[in-house]
Amino acid sequence: MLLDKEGHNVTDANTGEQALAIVAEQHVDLVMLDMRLGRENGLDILSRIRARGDHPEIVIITAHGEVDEAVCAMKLGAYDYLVKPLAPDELLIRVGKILEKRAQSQELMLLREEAARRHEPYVASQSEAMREIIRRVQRIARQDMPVLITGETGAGKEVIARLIHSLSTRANKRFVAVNSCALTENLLDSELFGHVRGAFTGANTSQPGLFQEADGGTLFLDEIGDVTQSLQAKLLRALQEGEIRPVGSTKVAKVNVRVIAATNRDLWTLSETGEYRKDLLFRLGVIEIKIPPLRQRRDGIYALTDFFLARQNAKIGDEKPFEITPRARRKLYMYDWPGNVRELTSVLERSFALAEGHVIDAEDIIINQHATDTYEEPAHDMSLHEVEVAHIRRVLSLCEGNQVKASRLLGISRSTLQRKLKFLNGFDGR
Ligand SMILES: Nc1ncnc2c1ncn2[C@@H]1O[C@H](COP(=O)(O)OP(=O)(O)OP(=O)(O)O)[C@@H](O)[C@H]1O
Repeated sequence: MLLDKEGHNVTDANTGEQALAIVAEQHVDLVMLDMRLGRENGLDILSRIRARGDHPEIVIITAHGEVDEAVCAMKLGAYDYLVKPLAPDELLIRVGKILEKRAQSQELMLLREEAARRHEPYVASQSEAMREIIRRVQRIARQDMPVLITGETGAGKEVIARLIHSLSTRANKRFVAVNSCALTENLLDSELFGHVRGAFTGANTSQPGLFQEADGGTLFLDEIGDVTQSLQAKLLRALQEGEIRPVGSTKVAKVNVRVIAATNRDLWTLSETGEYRKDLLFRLGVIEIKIPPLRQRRDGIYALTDFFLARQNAKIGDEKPFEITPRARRKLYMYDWPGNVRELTSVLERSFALAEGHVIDAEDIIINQHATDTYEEPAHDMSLHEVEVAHIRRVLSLCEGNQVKASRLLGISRSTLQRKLKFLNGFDGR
């Protein structure tokens, strides 16, 4: 009644199911969620509301002495909590603040729609660190200068580079991405700057490079820390003079390209030891954006989980949507994610693929923590049979011994897996 009197449009729900139906049908900015809803658990309702792509903010209403539960709810993505009995003034002030903040985030929503319109990835930004990065991106996107994005592998450097491009004045021109360490020096040289006919064996025709392809637009150079000194010199020239020289050519060509470079190495330290050209670094790093690893912005783990969950649910259409239990979320939250967002996506994708129902619980979250360090290089060339044995063992241990999951991952039926296991146990006595 109080909120109604203040001019808010209030709808009430007596059960969690009712609340979910309202959130599904109407535009809701804020849910005030009581932790005790008859037999239903407020935390479950919270997770289910948060699983929606465009979910409302959630404030938990909790009884005195249940603050622990409220804190848990905050970890699951609730915005705030209020302890009963509610003081009218406090309620109004807090609700006012939340709605104000939500209005500000409309700006971010616009950004997201903008990205969708251009078929760019939406950047899930609910961690404070990511929000700050997006605010910076908004400020610098239209300044036509190079940008250096640093951060660990999988942290989202390319996502940010694409966002900068889509908000820049070059948005309707091309965004060309190149991974510098995937190519040898010579190939990278001709890939970037092009080559003329006869420049090297096999160069039967002249070929423009990626700088020319990106003319008018943005060139994203990933792993820029790994390029050789001679390429560094060429890059410097391209940045400084807007000029490139195709391999084998005596002439230079003008290009108008904004370079966004990314690295997971500390180029400033490398430049101290002379491994990296300082002048190039000064050019590239006028605007530097540092993306912290996921473990240093843990609040983002929930936001990204919700984002990928909503994306998965959108993909499956009318089927029963996936849910992720609070236990599973805690497991995701506790892990350190050395492979950052990329690792989180693949762990979630694996869980969606292997879960037996539509509810993902902690056991369905298989984190491949030891995969790399338990892999042993075989001492000899293995026979096909030995490869199969080793692979089945690996997948089984990845699935913590669960044969149903392992058989799905292996793409065979459970009975085939069991038959193979029988044979395999006989084969080496284990
Ligand atoms: N904020 C985010 N919102 C949505 N998806 C993200 C976000 N950050 C990263 N991703 C996803 O995580 C994966 C890795 O991101 P990206 O390729 O941008 O990382 P990177 O830092 O460029 O990695 P590398 O250094 O290995 O090239 C991609 O699938 C990307 O879509």
